[in-house]
Amino acid sequence: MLALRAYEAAAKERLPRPVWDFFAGGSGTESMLTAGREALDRIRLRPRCLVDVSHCDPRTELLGADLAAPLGIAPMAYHQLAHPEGEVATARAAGEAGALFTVSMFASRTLEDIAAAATGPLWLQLYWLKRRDLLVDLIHRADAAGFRALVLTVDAPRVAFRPRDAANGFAVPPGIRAVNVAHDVMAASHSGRDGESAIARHSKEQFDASITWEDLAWLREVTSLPVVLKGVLTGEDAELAVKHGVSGLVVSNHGGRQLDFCRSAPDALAEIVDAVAGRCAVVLDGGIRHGADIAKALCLGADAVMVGRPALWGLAHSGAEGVADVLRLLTGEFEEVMALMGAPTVAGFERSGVVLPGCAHA
Ligand SMILES: Cc1cc2nc3c(=O)[nH]c(=O)nc-3n(C[C@H](O)[C@H](O)[C@H](O)COP(=O)(O)O)c2cc1C
Ligand SMILES: CC(C)CC(=O)C(=O)O
Repeated sequence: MLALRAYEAAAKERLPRPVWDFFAGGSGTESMLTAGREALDRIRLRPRCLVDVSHCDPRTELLGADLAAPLGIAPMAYHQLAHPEGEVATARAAGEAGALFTVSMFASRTLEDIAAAATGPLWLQLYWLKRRDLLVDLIHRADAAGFRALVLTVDAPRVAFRPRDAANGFAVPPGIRAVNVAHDVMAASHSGRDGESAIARHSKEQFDASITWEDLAWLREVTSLPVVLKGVLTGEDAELAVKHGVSGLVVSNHGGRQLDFCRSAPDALAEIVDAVAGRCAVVLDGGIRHGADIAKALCLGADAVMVGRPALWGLAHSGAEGVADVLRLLTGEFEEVMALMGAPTVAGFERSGVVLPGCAHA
């Protein structure tokens, strides 16, 4: 396997069609599946020459955690859809590769089993459930298991309409469950009404769509773990996030699965970095498929990136080994871009390292 796209093709071949569609699909017209990728492709690198790149060091630190490269795995539900070992295999692979792993609250393995397999940093992602007692329980378990931060996803007051899942009547197959949340608030393993996946229906029933900035104070009261907001796409919200004491932001459009016809995450990144002005960490996700994408994100001011689907492709192909290889490929490509860009350290990536579409020198 020489590039991520080989894992994509292999995963597509292996996975049952409805599972592939759940992984690959987007919301609405699916316009955002390509938009993020196109935005990254439009950004071009501006290399500097005659810099000593005899030793390039991709290591970095993110919210106190040492990483082998500015790279992590984005939260994704139900890894057992890709491989029987599920998130335990992903955690092992992330640890091996020195990458961050953000575990979805809808993980299919317990937080404790995942933590036992992990040798690298773990963050826990949360949707704000109406049942706050369940959130508190999860947060305390995560803290006890050694998770280092909470990631509150703020772009999904409900799961958006996703045509592929609706057409397939998608439901998580029996035997795979969101084992960290109580039975009565799990997505049913049957799709119910026509035209709505079990996951979309579940979110409308269980997610609290009424929360506002004021509710973050409650979250900060129940935990001392750093809070990261995922799905922020404007400078205004980045400013509010900092004012409300968050430790980090994930600039993301949820892999094209939430608001259709939205600005893409790479297009929003510079505005958010400027608004934050170093007051909290900034991570980019969506469409990261090559080491050069990591370099572009760093030039625009991100501290790190996360990959979503590529981790599931590796997992579907060959479990932990496949995920570790996906992470190794990306890190290897990034290290080469460092050398060819004349940026031997992560701190060496600056705004002047990219040409943005529409700029005078483009
Ligand atoms: C199958 C799948 C499940 C996902 N589940 C979650 C989730 O549980 N929580 C969340 O915040 N984001 C979830 N996401 C969004 C990812 O965290 C991430 O934003 C997105 O996948 C990044 O884009 P990429 O897949 O192009 O790398 C999911 C994405 C996919 C593809
Ligand atoms: C189970 C879903 C709520 C997970 C999700 O966020 C997604 O599918 O994008």
